[in-house]
Amino acid sequence: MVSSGIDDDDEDEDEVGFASPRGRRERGGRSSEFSHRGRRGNDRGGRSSEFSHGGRRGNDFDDDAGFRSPRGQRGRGGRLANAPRRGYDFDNESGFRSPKEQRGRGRGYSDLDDDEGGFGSLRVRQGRGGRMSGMSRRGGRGSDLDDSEDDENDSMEFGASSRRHDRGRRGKDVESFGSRRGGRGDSADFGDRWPKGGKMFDFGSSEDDGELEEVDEDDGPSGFEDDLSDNGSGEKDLVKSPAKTFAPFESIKGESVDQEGVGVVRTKESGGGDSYLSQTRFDECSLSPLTLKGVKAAGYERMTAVQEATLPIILQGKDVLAKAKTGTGKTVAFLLPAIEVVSKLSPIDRDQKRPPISVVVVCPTRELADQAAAEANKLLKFHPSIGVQLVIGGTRMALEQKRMHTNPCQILVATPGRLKDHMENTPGFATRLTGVKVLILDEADRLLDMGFRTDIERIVAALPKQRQTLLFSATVPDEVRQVCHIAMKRDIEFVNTVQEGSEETHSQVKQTHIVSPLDKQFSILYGLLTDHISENVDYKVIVFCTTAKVTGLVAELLSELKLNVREIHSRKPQSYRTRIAKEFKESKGLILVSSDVSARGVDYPNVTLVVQMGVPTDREQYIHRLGRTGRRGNEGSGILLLAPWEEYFLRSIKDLPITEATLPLIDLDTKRKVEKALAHVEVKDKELAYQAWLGYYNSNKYIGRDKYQLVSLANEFSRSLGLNNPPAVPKLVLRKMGLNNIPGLRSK
Ligand SMILES: Nc1ncnc2c1ncn2[C@@H]1O[C@H](COP(=O)(O)OP(=O)(O)OP(=O)(O)O)[C@@H](O)[C@H]1O
Repeated sequence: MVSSGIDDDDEDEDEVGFASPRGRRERGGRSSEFSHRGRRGNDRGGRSSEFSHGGRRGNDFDDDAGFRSPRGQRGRGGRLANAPRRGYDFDNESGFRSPKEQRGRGRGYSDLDDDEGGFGSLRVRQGRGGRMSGMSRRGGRGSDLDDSEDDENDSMEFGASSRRHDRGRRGKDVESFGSRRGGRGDSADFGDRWPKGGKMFDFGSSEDDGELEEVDEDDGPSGFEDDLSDNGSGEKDLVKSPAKTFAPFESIKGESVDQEGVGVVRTKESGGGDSYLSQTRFDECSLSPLTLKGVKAAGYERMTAVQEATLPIILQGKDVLAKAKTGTGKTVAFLLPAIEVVSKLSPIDRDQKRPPISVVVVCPTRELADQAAAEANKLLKFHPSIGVQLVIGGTRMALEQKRMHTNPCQILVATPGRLKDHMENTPGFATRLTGVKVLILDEADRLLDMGFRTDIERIVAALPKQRQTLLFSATVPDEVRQVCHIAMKRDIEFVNTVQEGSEETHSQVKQTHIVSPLDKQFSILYGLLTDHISENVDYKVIVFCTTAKVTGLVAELLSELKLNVREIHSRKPQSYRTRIAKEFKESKGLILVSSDVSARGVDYPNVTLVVQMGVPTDREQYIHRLGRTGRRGNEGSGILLLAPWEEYFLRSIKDLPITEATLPLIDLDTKRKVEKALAHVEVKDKELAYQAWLGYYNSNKYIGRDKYQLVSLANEFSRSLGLNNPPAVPKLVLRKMGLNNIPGLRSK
């Protein structure tokens, strides 16, 4: 039984107007030229699209300043972002720290797990086909970031920063304006609330959710260093195949451990594609009959690669760090063995009215937590005495407390902030946590990122040391491996089902990027969408934007253009978000304009196209956003729309099969329509989007380092919105952004 815990107690929904009567959509006559790297030339009646690989690159930011690590950025923002809360000093001019330094810091955090000495070996397994692959060393790519959820505060928002946290509410860390991810440096997230006066300024980090204490996905600038340091040395290695599909994978404990003590295992080249399901059936493994019945009822017969690779190891009780591509069934992979643990507990533990909580699943966003709880519920169909409870921000705590009190709750699915809140404020809750046998961190790299790390450390500290810990994600940067000991034993199994030599994205998802000046981007977006709609009756598109306010603006614009649009971001009340997520899940013929609240984990079936407008916070975020399409082996496409000065980002994804398209031609009719629609967008929304935009790029280490240039680009953005003058920004906000006295900005 699952309690969703999502109530309708949120504030009013300020939905951006959908479907205004204005802005009739007229097609025809538009001629755009897209030639997909020569791969595909569209020639659809009346409209011809041709994409070609342009080679043009004008990266203003690609200078010798090099690629700093996100931490470096944070450092810059040090004044703005208040890192002390995490005990980190990110103010490092050089930005990029050596792994050693990082490790050093990481160790500082390891005290939660101090019963295990040193960095034990990291066993690495290759999931699929038994090849054990190590991590492809992508060196210090910045971790990816999240946002903090929190929309319950209708504060001023200056850019979406999804990583806000509500410290003020509990009277701690009130002064914290730092982004939760101290380390990332990209998004200057100034916290959720002002220490005084209760206003919350969101300075434009990418996401937006600022909910009380939790944080969702959000963005930060890309962390390139890694890619650069990922020299593709192509270290290959000895990986042994499992004897039989379901046999435990051989590990190579201790092999190829790097000087930092973190296992670095190299893999042999292997072919292999992207097949979604393995040959192994669930009934071939040692799941209990009731769990198997649940699996069958859920419609699952054969295992996916990650399920096949991890299940036997997890059932042995080992700590596992698992990496598998997006949409390949990681949720079931960690839930099934967790359910087995609960079902094997003695009846006294299992059946008493308020048994201890045995499994805690932590997810970075509310939507994801909701989804994981729903999946658990499905799988528990034939385990009536095992209950799942969901605790997430944006809902009434009292209701959650009541549900946990009156209903079985052996499995708890939570977002970090709300979980912490219950630990601190729900009587008896901490005691119930002492029964935890399994801790699961979904989107583990996100949760171990600086934005969430303190919360995770506190949560881990409240759990018994004798437990099993499972970390899952589609992306596992080296940094995460280096800090995974925060939550895990030193001796863990790393299961990597992303084959060495294959990309972290799905081969059946076609990826292109378009580089265009800002003043053309709305027209290009409109053209891309109308093209896609005309080609796909059952289209289902997600357009990712950099911040919540920009998301709102784009949704409003597309609605004016008479497209069928919904929007979702952290500035929306949870009840609204839940409703929109459900609608999008079930619908066809719909465009979801989203901040990074939808970037990770959310399983919207049959998404046909993902558009990313503006630079993602980092490589991981790009991969996760793209992963909303091409799930379960389906096909899909992804388009990244960048301004010329954002092209630097392409270097961080240069190993992915993304091709460049030339700038599509925009016909006069489209241009006029978009201009007309823009004229109907509320000026207030444009002003807020401008501020958010400024905040987001200000905290981007590449773009934000030259404030004069930043202001000039922001004003370009303002013009692209049809504004004659850049909007005035509150003085306090400018000061917090470190932008006071920069010529070209107007203050109020
Ligand atoms: N064995 C299976 N057979 C068929 N479908 C499955 C199986 N396991 C999971 N699925 C389905 O695959 C879809 C994707 O699963 P899930 O959302 O867990 O992917 P994921 O790997 O966690 O993705 P992401 O990295 O984006 O979080 C879901 O709709 C789920 O129901």
